[in-house]
Amino acid sequence: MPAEEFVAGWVSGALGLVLGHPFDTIKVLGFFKGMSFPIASIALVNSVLFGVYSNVLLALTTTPHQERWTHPPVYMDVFIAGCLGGFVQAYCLAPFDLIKVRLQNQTEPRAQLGSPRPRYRGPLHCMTSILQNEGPQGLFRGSGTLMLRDTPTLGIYFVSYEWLCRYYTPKDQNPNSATVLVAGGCAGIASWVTATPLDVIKCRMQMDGLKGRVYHGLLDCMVSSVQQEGPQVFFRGLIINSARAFPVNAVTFLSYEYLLRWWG
Ligand SMILES: C[N+](C)(C)CCCC[C@H](N)C(=O)O
Repeated sequence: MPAEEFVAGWVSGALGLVLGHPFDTIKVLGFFKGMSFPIASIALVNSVLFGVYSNVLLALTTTPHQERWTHPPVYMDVFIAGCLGGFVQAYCLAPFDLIKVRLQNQTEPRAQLGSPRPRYRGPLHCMTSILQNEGPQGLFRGSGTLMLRDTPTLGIYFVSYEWLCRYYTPKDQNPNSATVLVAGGCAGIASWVTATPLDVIKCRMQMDGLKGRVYHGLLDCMVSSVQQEGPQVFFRGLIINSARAFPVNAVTFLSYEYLLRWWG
């Protein structure tokens, strides 16, 4: 099984993430709050995504990575490989994403005299508190919604990337850097636009119980969110997600493609 894709996914995920983190935290201020934790975790998750995607595509088409642009796979195979990659990465991402969401929603000012101490002191403390108070399954709270969010939308991600690269590249050539950057950025936006409705619900499920409200599953969370805030609730964060998605995924795809070309 080719391992380069996993390593390239790892490095490119980390590079993309550094660029995207300020956008990710802008909602709660403190630009680089919690930076060290996602850098390690998302790099791992990205390597699973790109590793599973490339290897499934290889199994479906038997075209090695080096010949990908001269013998392009059909879009259906790209979509299936993307969905499978998204499915597997969702479960690797789940505990890390939960910790990130819990920490980013913790907006109390740090250690002011007389103010209550924040619930979590950092990622490790957040993880051990969840384990103690909610059990090991607590770390996977919201993982079903995360899987529903990521399976189809990562299929869309890879199909958009492939389609844009092919559209702007003459036949039998490798796409150039500008094409990879634009196609990667747009693929990120396409994926985030379609993922945003379930992203809103996923965050609420992950915060469930901590701030009072208790939902009876995904459907209940959707229905009561719409009842209380109207259908526009599903578009919360759409602009910021898209603004973040472009640079993050442009850099992710560029470094991924170049690392693989470099390794030959
Ligand atoms: C499927 N969903 C839209 C959620 C993510 C797709 C892009 C993945 C990338 N690591 C990023 O963070 O932008």
